[in-house]
Amino acid sequence: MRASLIQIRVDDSEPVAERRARAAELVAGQRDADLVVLPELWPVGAFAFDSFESAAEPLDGPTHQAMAEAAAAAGVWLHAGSIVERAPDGALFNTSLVYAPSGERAAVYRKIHRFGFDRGEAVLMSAGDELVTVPVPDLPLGLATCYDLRFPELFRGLTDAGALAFAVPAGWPEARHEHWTVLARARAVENQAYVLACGTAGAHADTPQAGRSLIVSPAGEVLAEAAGADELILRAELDPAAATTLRDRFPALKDRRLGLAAPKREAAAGLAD
Ligand SMILES: NC(=O)CCC(=O)C(=O)O
Repeated sequence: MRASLIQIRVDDSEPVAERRARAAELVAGQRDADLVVLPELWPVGAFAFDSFESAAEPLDGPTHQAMAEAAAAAGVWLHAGSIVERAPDGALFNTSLVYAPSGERAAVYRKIHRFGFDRGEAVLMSAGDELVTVPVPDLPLGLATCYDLRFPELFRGLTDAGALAFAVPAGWPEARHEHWTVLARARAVENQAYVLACGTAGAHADTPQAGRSLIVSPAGEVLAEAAGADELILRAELDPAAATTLRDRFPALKDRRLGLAAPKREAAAGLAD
């Protein structure tokens, strides 16, 4: 299975409609791939908080239309990154859209962990609360978005739901690029699953992006990695049997100890003294 990650450039000077058309063209050009991934919030920019309201669109809005057509034109599974979704009640979500090769929408994932603490996405967007996997043939795909990468329990939940690979679109800033790379590899190693981590190129809203998209094998090997934040397409060949073979040969997931008791109160108090 051939995967392509499109590390598209997002900058404030390019109108959203032009970037949407450019993204659709880049996807449509990936006819030799099986699975294509775009980054988080590429229509507007993950840090362009002031534009979230104006860029918000319904699930069936212009990005959906363009991406459904592009997936069908290329005949690929398409993780179209995420959009600022305006729900019918007016709430905003950071929503990922996934398409089957027919162009039919196969999944919607609303980012569960919002980034920003007391500002930005964390206050402007609502949080999703549903784990989502996509039945990509031979390689069930678990969905997560950017900051979600810091929450291993989400990925373990997706693993328990059958994921053999994770798609992680992101708008991860350059300032914390080392975390991005380490966390992507950690999620692959601990879950024995592929990680397809697609970052954003360029800089927007005064936030230089890390780029550095990477594709990690279930054994933690980096199969392909972008050197920086230039716009590019990163490709790798995935073996759909790799995760299950590794899980059979090195069955660490079976050694989990769930439901351990909390430390006794006296022991915890003793430690604090
Ligand atoms: N868009 C994001 O979720 C950014 C996450 C981030 O900057 C971090 O986790 O660090």
